Amino acid sequence: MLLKFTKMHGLGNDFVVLDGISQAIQLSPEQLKLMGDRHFGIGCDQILLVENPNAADADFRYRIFNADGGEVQQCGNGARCFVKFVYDKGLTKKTEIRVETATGIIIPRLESDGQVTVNMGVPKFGLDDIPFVADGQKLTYALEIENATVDVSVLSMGNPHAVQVVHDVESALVEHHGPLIEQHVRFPERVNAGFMQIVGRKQIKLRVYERGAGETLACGTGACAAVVAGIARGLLDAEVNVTTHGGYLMIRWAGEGQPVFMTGPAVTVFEGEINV
Ligand SMILES: N[C@@H](CCC[C@H](N)C(=O)O)C(=O)O
Repeated sequence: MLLKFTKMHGLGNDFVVLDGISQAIQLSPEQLKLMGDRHFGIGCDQILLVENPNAADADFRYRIFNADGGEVQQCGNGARCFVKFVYDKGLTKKTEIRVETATGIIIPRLESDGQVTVNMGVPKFGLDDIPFVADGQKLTYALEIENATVDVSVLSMGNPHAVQVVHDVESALVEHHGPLIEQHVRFPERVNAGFMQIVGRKQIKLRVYERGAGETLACGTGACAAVVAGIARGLLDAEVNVTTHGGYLMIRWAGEGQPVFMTGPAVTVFEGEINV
């Protein structure tokens, strides 16, 4: 099957974006994995599929696959690329769209300066929402990994996140502890592991070991989750600059029951065709 694709990125978190409206797309996990492979395929952290929506109140359906071929619920950097893709391809004339994901509607908006703001929905802390195994809901949980115990905030931005505060993000044990947290038995659907350094009440530095992709240059939902966790713990203000290895994002959250807003760039790199 010959497929047209667009290579995009948000802060170096890179995507293969497929238009599933103009072309019929049915891909097995093996084909998706091959596309994501940086040596034998195109190479990316996630594959994003644009489809017609099922819900009457949505403009598009957004499906997300990690580089390991698994389908997941949400991708923040991808959401910014999604609205740029459908607008640039002429699939819509709207600059603000309603997008159906596996865990609800998100609303990305193209700004006049080329940045994209996304209403990422309301974060959830319920153990079943994540899912996470614990005796009861708390602000932080002690998680045992190998010979260490780390305190993590656990929440869902549509997808699951475990965020810990570290003294220095550069020396944090991301490569070693990341996979142990990602696959910890208390996360039945695995988890994205965030390592957040608090620089001040309005700025954090963040690295994320992503479920199904490993450490990425940036993670949009990870940035939302880290800021929400920091605000919930009284460590951060309502608007925070998140510095990642790929650049920075602005995250806003007004507190419990409110949606999270993320602002950052979306970049098209090149167009191509692949036989899968
Ligand atoms: N890079 C993304 C998150 C992609 C999905 C994640 N790895 C998961 O498995 O939940 C982002 O920008 O949010």
